[in-house]
Amino acid sequence: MFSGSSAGFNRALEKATSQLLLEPDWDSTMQICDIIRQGDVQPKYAVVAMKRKISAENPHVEIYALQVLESCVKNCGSLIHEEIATKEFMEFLKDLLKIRPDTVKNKILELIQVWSHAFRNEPSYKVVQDTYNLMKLEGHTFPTLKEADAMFLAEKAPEWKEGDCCNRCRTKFGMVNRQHHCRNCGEVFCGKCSAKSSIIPKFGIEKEVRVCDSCFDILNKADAA
Ligand SMILES: O=P(O)(O)O[C@@H]1[C@H](O)[C@H](OP(=O)(O)O)[C@@H](O)[C@H](O)[C@H]1O
Repeated sequence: MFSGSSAGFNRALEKATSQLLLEPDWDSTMQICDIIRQGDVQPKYAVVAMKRKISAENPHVEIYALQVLESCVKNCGSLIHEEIATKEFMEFLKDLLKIRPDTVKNKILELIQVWSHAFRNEPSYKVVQDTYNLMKLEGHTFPTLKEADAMFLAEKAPEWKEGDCCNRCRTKFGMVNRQHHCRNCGEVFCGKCSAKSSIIPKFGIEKEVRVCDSCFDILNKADAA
């Protein structure tokens, strides 16, 4: 059931973590987030594949893989949170800290710190905060929280809602009238009511993604004024 889409996921992950990249491949990164959110690939499968890249023994590949994981945590909600907020995953990252170069170490410390703050009110993800506190006691020095991450701590991408008709014009979905999701509000829309796209800086989405008409107006009201 996931075979076709896991091929798409694997292709996008290869592109987003290529050692030839000179900067993040946001298109492939956002494609990975979409594939996960649409349920086209199991979150567990996705995280195992990202773990392989994070421990690829090539610092460039590892940094890009950590950035892909960072985007998935920001944009795929509990699907991914449940996979990384575990003792096993935290131990995986801590073990990497011991053997990886500073660039990779600093990215890992940055992520554990951001996630610890982001999950501060989520009891089921307490292991992240416990790991962060333990590492501070062990003497790890964490980087200062980046502005963008501080924004992320306030705003998390909404879970995608389900529905049998467009949230805006109420037309029913079917073989012809396909459903789509707005990446800003997470609601479900027909193609006509979600034909526009926009970046969503508060979710760390730096490339244009599908949004509904009303979210487009909200996100771009400064330009519209
Ligand atoms: O076209 P379909 O086979 O119905 O698949 C839909 C597309 O993948 C939509 O992606 P999009 O929002 O990027 O269009 C997604 O939002 C829907 O949940 C899926 O049902």
